[in-house]
Amino acid sequence: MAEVILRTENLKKAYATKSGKPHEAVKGITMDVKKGEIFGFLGPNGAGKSTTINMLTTQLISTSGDIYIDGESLVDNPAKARQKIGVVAQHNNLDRGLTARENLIYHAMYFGIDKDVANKRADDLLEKFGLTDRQHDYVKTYSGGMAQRLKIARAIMHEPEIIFLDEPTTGLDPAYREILWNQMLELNKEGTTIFLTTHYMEEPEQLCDRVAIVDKGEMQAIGTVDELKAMMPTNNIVYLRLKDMKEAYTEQAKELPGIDDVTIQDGVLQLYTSEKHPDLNAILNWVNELGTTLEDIRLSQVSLNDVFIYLTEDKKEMKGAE
Ligand SMILES: Nc1ncnc2c1ncn2[C@@H]1O[C@H](COP(=O)(O)OP(=O)(O)OP(=O)(O)O)[C@@H](O)[C@H]1O
Repeated sequence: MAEVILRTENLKKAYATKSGKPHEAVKGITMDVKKGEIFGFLGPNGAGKSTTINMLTTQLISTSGDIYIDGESLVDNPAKARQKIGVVAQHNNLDRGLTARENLIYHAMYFGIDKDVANKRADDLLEKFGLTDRQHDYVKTYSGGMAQRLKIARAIMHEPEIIFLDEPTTGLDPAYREILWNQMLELNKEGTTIFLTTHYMEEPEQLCDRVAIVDKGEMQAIGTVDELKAMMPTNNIVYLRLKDMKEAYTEQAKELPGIDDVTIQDGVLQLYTSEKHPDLNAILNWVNELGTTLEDIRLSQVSLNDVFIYLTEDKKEMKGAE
């Protein structure tokens, strides 16, 4: 069995509120992350991702439950846990009044790393992240992309076992997202476990060994992308964009041959079907009878994004329709 680098046991966080009734942001999350995995932690806005990642990285104290890093309780010994984890926060928390090199060296000093070793690592990381030429410039002169690279370099200066990335590619252009991902994959190949949150579903679909989907502070599902897809009632979805979309079309479309369920997402009708080759003619005939205009029709296999919608936003609607 693969070794576990991170374990949470019934992890909870309740924030104090003005009304006096605590707000339960995380309601008992239990999960294991294996050594060497790329693990995606996904959920809609307000699901409790940041609250969880802040507890996992010792930035926030949990209300109850425990976290184990490499078998040792983080709650009992946060300083020891910090040696094994690297953190890339969502916001730019670099020291803007220092140069890139100084940011790296001061980080290493905090972790008690020998000066010569720190200088050597800084040389290597600045080179690897394409920052050698600008290493003596103040971070306040850096572009967003350069700052993001430096944040990752800093997070791995003390050679952590696991690195936490909170939406690392948000706001980056697609070309730069790819570069960043290549760097993370290389890190992973060298043995570093990667734990990330992201809003882009195609990233975990392509790159994560396993993903967890959380909603309203609770774990909804955890597994490989294929395992999560297997939780869907069907394998294929026909997407229909009609002019003058009406709620009533949902019920009507459920009567079409081979259609198991129907939802509307962002004005697009989604017809769930287990058939590999659904009867598109029947669908087109039905649209004709409606007397409306077909603006777009597309058939595709269930994606991680569909699973995400099924397990979060649309769950009740689809369950109710069963
Ligand atoms: N400091 C706080 N005090 C009170 N409530 C908070 C605090 N921080 C977060 N919350 C609440 O806890 C819940 C979870 O928030 P959290 O930021 O963890 O979600 P998230 O999944 O990271 O969302 P997003 O994707 O929008 O960043 C939300 O309802 C939020 O309003």
